[in-house]
Amino acid sequence: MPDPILNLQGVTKTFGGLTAVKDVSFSVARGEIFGVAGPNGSGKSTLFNCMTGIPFGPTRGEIMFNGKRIDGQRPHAIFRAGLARTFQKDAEFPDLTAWETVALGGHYGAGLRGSMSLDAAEEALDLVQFDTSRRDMKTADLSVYAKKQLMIASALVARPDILMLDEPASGLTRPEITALDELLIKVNEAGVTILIIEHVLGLLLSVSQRLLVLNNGAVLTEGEPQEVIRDPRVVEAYIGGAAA
Ligand SMILES: Nc1ncnc2c1ncn2[C@@H]1O[C@H](COP(=O)(O)OP(=O)(O)OP(=O)(O)O)[C@@H](O)[C@H]1O
Repeated sequence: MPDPILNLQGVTKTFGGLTAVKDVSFSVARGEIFGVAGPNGSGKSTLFNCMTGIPFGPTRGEIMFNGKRIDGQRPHAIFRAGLARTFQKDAEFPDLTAWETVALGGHYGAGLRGSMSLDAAEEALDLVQFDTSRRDMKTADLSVYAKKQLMIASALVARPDILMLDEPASGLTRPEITALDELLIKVNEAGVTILIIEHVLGLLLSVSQRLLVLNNGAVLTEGEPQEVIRDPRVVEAYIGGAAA
């Protein structure tokens, strides 16, 4: 792949005697939506952790982002370089308004000061189509879907080149998943490369242009999503995982 935005070579993460991510290598093209699948415990979140440095980098391997090596860099440096992520659990500040939550991310996370942080917050909330009449509501009073929008906006406030989403559809209803699908396409069309971990296969297959499947920490296969998902080894990994 010429000029990938992200390139991983031999990324490995061990916890004592457990190898959670094993010698993982892949590239992500600028502007694509790249899906990451795999059964529970296959290493997906650990892989995201290694890339963002939150809370740790890889034990071994090399991660190149925008042509620069980022493994071993501090999480805030990686974030400010343009690689932002969301987490499985919504990190909300219940007493802050939606607007304040995103502006705070701009101030502390992205290092934006004064009106720059406010402008970036507005831009991020607009990009996730966050209802303008709810921007002054306290985070605790927002719907599950609005909290998801807020989580994505808080990552987008740094105007990242790559947005990494860890199971964004969890807890959403079917119509909300459809709305999220449309939202991700809009964010991508605005020029943001997306990496997405998702157990809701309908969403993952709908948005991803390529799909990587992990099993027991290693890459099982990678390619065109509809082909990958029919691969007997992928079916077996999921059935084996479900049976375990
Ligand atoms: N901080 C940690 N310390 C020890 N083991 C860990 C740590 N984080 C993850 N693991 C282990 O690494 C393996 C991979 O976990 P990980 O959470 O990355 O899987 P996953 O594919 O994201 O799973 P899920 O789909 O359930 O979120 C698991 O065996 C897990 O218990």
